[in-house]
Amino acid sequence: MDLRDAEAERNMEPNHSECIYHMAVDIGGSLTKLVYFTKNNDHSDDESEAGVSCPVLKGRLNFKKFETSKIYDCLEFIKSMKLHLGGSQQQDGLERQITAIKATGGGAYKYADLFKERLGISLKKEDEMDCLVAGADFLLKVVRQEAFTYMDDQKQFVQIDQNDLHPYLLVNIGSGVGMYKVDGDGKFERVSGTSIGGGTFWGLGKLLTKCESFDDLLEQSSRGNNRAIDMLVGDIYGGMDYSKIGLSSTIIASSFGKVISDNKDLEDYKPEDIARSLLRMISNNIGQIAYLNALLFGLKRIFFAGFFIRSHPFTMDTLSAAVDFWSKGEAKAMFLKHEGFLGAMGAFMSSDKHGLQELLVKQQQNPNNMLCCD
Ligand SMILES: Nc1ncnc2c1ncn2[C@@H]1O[C@H](COP(=O)(O)OP(=O)(O)OP(=O)(O)O)[C@@H](O)[C@H]1O
Ligand SMILES: CC(C)(CO)[C@@H](O)C(=O)NCCC(=O)O
Repeated sequence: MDLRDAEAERNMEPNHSECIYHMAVDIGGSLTKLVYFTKNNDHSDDESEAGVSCPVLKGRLNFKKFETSKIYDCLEFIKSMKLHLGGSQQQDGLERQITAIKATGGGAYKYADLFKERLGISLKKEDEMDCLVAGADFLLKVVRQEAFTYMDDQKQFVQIDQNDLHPYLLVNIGSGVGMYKVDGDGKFERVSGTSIGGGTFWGLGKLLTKCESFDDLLEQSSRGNNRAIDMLVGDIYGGMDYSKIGLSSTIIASSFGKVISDNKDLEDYKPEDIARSLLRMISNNIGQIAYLNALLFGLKRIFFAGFFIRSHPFTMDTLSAAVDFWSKGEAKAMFLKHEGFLGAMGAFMSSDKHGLQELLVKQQQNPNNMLCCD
């Protein structure tokens, strides 16, 4: 963009007084996430995921996701809910075209023209890392039962002391994986990342199992047995443990390694077994990299987020077991209820017009004011 274009774009930016920031989007490589606020007397959206009631603001935060490849579904949803016309946010009850909303993720750049053409909305871009961390901090401090541990099929909520939240490692497992060392309010550093993430699971899973959707792939994985695909320590050691280095016979020695000696074609394997091995391979790998970063930076708490997790018991168990195994029980894996909505939440908060910062301050004065999910 040359300077004249930049100037023209600035001139097209809406006047701030016209903007009503009651919704924000995070448009990622795989999924588009929408956060929007509705007043208590609004027609409620039953399909919203883990909505949060805000008594102080007399309303509710709603969360919704769409596949980015079907971004038109998101635009249609905004239209059907009249979110681009302000919903019931207008004091006088009249509908008025919203001119700008906060947006983050790569799609805030990629789809800016589409939002403008279809909804008449400009996307005011916020950095995805800033939003992610701000969203995590906000949810962890303000929403009751946001954080939990998950091990051996046991979910346990973690009481977060807001004054003792930092430092922590935030591992966001989206299409790719980003790892952030969070030291304080707005103080963080991206310390690592890997391209072997949720997109890899979904992409390879699609190729190898002919699954119809992500949910189908996850469902298959919950029925599968990875022993049919993975080479275990016992397969190499004739059923015995390799006790000298603490490897029991049931530990995976080589993901997908059993396939080498099987002399079978793809069709000969059960799709659910492939899905299970794939999920285990990717979760183990992320758990291990996360632990190594926690070790490198002396962090005891690791929060896993991103929609790869999907509150899936086996995924959470695998991530927790990897952290537990590598740290010898020293570090803890934790998860967030609003796992994939951190970036969208942070974008929503980046405009302080809706009083959420104020709420946070109030909440800090009185822990009984924590927000509840419905
Ligand atoms: N319904 C779904 N459809 C597609 N993917 C899903 C679904 N539910 C969960 N996923 C998983 O979540 C991942 C996307 O997670 P998330 O929305 O947190 O990341 P993203 O913002 O799209 O990615 P990035 O930040 O890398 O651009 C997918 O790659 C897939 O593994
Ligand atoms: C490119 C982003 C930041 C887009 O959200 C994400 O997909 C990611 O962190 N990928 C991993 C890239 C890497 O660190 O190897």
